[in-house]
Amino acid sequence: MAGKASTRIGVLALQGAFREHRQLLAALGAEVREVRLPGDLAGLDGVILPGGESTTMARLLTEYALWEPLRAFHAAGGALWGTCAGAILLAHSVLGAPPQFGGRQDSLGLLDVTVQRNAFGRQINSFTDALPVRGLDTPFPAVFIRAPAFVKVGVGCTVLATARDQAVMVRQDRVLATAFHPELTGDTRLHAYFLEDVVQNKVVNK
Ligand SMILES: NC(=O)CC[C@H](N)C(=O)O
Repeated sequence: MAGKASTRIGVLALQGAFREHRQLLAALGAEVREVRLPGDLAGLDGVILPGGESTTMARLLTEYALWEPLRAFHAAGGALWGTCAGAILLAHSVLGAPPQFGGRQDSLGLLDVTVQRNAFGRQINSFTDALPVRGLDTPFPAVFIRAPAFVKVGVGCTVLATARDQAVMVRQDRVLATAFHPELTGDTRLHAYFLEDVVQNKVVNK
């Protein structure tokens, strides 16, 4: 397939589960680069913001001066995919920020959702679900680790999966967000979806 082998994807590598994303993207033939500095974004078609700890990642985005370059990357047509903590970073508003942050935390504001951190309760911090995802023939093995949920979804967003009555996968044009970790099971279907549909900005079938 033309384009696929030459698709250049960056994985934000400040903290969290970025190596697993690298491996799956490379297995699909994408050219992968770790992103730590604004200059690392040059020439990329898409960027993945991995899971980890969103408060720590937000602090590092400030330290490495990456907030505005990431917004500019999106404005210039770049695709973004946030997984778990990365999805929190993409949201317009974040609920459940720690009290020492005054209950609020910074986000990129590129996805018209309100995200609730740790939405699935303390007692069930982690679980795996055979998750039906729109567009996939069989359920996706989704790993939820202290996962957020998209509790308000704007009209421009399409919900692609729900778990326990909560939206857990949402797309708005070139921005994709999953509350779970799609990089931990070796299933490449969502990475393929990012490369083939989101990066190419193919329309979501309503
Ligand atoms: N697995 C994860 O990325 C967890 C996200 C974490 N609970 C946060 O709010 O940042």
